[in-house]
Amino acid sequence: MNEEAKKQHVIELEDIVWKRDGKYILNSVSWTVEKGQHWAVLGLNGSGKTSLLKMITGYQWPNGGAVTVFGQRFGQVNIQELRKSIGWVSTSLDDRFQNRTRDTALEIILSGKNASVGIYEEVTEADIEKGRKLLKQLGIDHVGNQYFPSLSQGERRKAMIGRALMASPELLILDEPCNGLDIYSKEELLATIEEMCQDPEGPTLLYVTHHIEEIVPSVSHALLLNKGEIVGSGEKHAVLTEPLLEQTFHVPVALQWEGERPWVRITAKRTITN
Ligand SMILES: Nc1ncnc2c1ncn2[C@@H]1O[C@H](COP(=O)(O)OP(=O)(O)OP(=O)(O)O)[C@@H](O)[C@H]1O
Repeated sequence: MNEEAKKQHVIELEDIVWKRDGKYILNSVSWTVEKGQHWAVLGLNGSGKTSLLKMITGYQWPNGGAVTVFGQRFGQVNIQELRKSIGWVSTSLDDRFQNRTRDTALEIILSGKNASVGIYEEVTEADIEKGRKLLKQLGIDHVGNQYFPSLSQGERRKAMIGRALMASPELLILDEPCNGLDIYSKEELLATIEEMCQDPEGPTLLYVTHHIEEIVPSVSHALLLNKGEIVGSGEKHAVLTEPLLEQTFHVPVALQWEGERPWVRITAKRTITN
């Protein structure tokens, strides 16, 4: 593959191995994410999803293999700089912001400007305009002036996504964003995510979830992990199949597509061992 083609890759993992205490946490993981694709990452608890995300963001180094993000190979790149182009939204981060009792939703979003957890320094008129646009885009402009801890879980989650988008990331990782949301708030958030994915200027999305029905139509690809190994990787219709989902989740499932969204139900109380 020539260098120009490689640059089109948002992520390229080549034969990643990560071992801890004699146990493979990631084993022979090769994965390519290209510009224009949006991915769902699925796997049971402990299957290696977070470990994989840590490799991509440089918080963890593999024992073997190569990590290349935005065409830049780790080991030859300033990771701190590169991280500014990656937004990572997870519920554990929400909690870290719970004590920001004097920051409004808008201020929390603005604090994402420099893609750091620290407090923002300079905020320009253009930043405020962008922050307000994000509030609107995320459907939370009515709570823009409300203090962050007083927001509902759904509003908080959207504000945190807004915060990540404030830095205009090239890659956005949403780690179980619908956790703890009721059915209405969940669908509302998914609609916002779908809209974001349709924006050609928007970031490449990695959507980590345990719930297959959260995979919105614009998510084009899926990665299935089982015990640190890839069970399936590629276009979602080829990967989200009953046999591969059974290998991933160790339960027999029936899969149905409805309006480009996959739904699964468990078909029997039988555990599939793998
Ligand atoms: N630093 C570490 N040292 C030892 N073991 C680790 C370390 N980090 C992760 N693990 C182990 O690696 C496995 C994969 O963990 P990981 O957090 O990547 O899973 P996950 O798919 O994100 O799970 P969940 O869905 O529960 O968040 C687990 O068994 C975990 O205990």
